[in-house]
Amino acid sequence: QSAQFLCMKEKNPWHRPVTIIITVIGVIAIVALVTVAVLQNWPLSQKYKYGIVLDAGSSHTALYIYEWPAEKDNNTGRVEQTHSCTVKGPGISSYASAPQKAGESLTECMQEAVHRVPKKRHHETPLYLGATAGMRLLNVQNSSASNKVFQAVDEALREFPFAFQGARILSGQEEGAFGWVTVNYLDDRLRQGLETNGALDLGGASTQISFVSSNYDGSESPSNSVNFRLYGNDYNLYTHSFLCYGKDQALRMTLAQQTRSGPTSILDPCFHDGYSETKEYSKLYDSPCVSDRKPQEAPSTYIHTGKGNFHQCQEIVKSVFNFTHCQYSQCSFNGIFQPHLQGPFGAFSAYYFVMNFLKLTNTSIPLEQVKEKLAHYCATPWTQIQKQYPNVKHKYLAEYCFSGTYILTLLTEGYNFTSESYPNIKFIKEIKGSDAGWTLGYMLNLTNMIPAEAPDSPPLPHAGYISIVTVIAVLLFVLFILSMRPFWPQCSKEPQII
Ligand SMILES: O=c1[nH]cnc2c1ncn2[C@@H]1O[C@H](COP(=O)(O)OP(=O)(O)O)[C@@H](O)[C@H]1O
Ligand SMILES: [Ca+2]
Repeated sequence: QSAQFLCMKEKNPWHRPVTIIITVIGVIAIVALVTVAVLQNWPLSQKYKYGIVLDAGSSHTALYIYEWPAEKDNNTGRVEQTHSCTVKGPGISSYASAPQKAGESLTECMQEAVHRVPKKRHHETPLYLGATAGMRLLNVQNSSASNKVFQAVDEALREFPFAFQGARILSGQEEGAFGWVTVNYLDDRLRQGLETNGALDLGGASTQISFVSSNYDGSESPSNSVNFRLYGNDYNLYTHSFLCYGKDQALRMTLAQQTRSGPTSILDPCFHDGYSETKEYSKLYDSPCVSDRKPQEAPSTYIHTGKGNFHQCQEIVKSVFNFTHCQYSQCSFNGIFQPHLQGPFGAFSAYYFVMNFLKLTNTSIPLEQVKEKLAHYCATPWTQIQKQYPNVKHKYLAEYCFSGTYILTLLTEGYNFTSESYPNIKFIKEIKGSDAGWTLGYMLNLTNMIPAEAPDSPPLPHAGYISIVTVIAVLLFVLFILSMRPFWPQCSKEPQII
């Protein structure tokens, strides 16, 4: 005789056709529910849109390609820089005497853009060119030449398959304000309504300062005020662009200062000891920033020699700022109103290039120590500097002592940063992979990509929505299994003797 489980002899209720059909339908329903939940938004977010901005600066032109998820362009979608290209040669304002070449210079980077942007998106991809202080100066100096440059650039850009939206000069106000928008957009400060960062942009021909100050409502010096309503928050921005105070034009001004009497040589404390180069008067004074100071009588050239002295250099740099008159409650320089500095600042473009080269981007180093380090660098003989940096472009290398001195002087004497507020500055090149600069803010504005009001967002984020649907589906399944309990096999614990 053998012991057996009686129930093993009964027919398994799971094998009843009704149960099988109900189970299969239940499982299919659950799988379908979860699949629909997952796929609801997914396929759309995989597609991207593109925008291209050309930054026609005074020293060079750069092309930026931006990308964002196709169905989110009006609210929360993040716009990111996916590619940048530096145009070979000088800025477009340097082609005043051969405008055609300004257009031609852009083709290489434009062809790169044609390959980078998916072909089916070409026709809907907006393309902008914004020119800054180099073209502002050319426009002052010779407006017909600047028009010809724009015409040539226009014609060249129309040849490409993108939706060309035109080439124009940005006002200094726009340049400053869009730089501020870029920095705060990339830091995700606007959408979240967080306190904003100020923006400091140093170019070759102009420099911009933009920040929100709680004691500035735009009533004092309204020309420095820009109002934005972004994601439901109002911003009253102070911004100013100083034409001629980019580092290349500022250098010209210090050289003009030193060649007032038309000498055959100058001993410049902003250049290294041992540096010596013959330069032309006509080239030095060929800019509206200095043209009115050209000496009456001067030889055609002067010998530019260095003596590497930071403190003397700083004195010369200070002399290009005018602190004598201010018709407002307070001024930065040249009689320009500036409210009290407030909040953290991001300093980019040439601020970053120069301070990064000098290894001075760490602003937690006390300002006094930064000055000492720079003084030591300036005092290093030119032969030693050249040996130490054989691969650095000659023009940049020769000018870093001046550029560093100019930056510290502009920040402290010009904008009134102190040893206490200096650590509020961060020298940055990019934020989360996108370059800091006016281009992104410019495109976001022209494509209406930052809404004035906070977008209505679904109550749950996508991931939360999927999780909840999945949990409910699993619960339903468990409930279903439990509800089948009457049909479960009933076994008696005790083996029965048959
Ligand atoms: O690697 C570098 N080292 C030093 N300076 C640089 C470097 N790259 C760019 N720059 C400088 O940054 C500045 C960029 O100015 P930009 O061409 O944007 O003029 P803009 O904004 O006044 O129109 C120029 O003075 C240029 O020489
Ligand atoms: Ca610039």
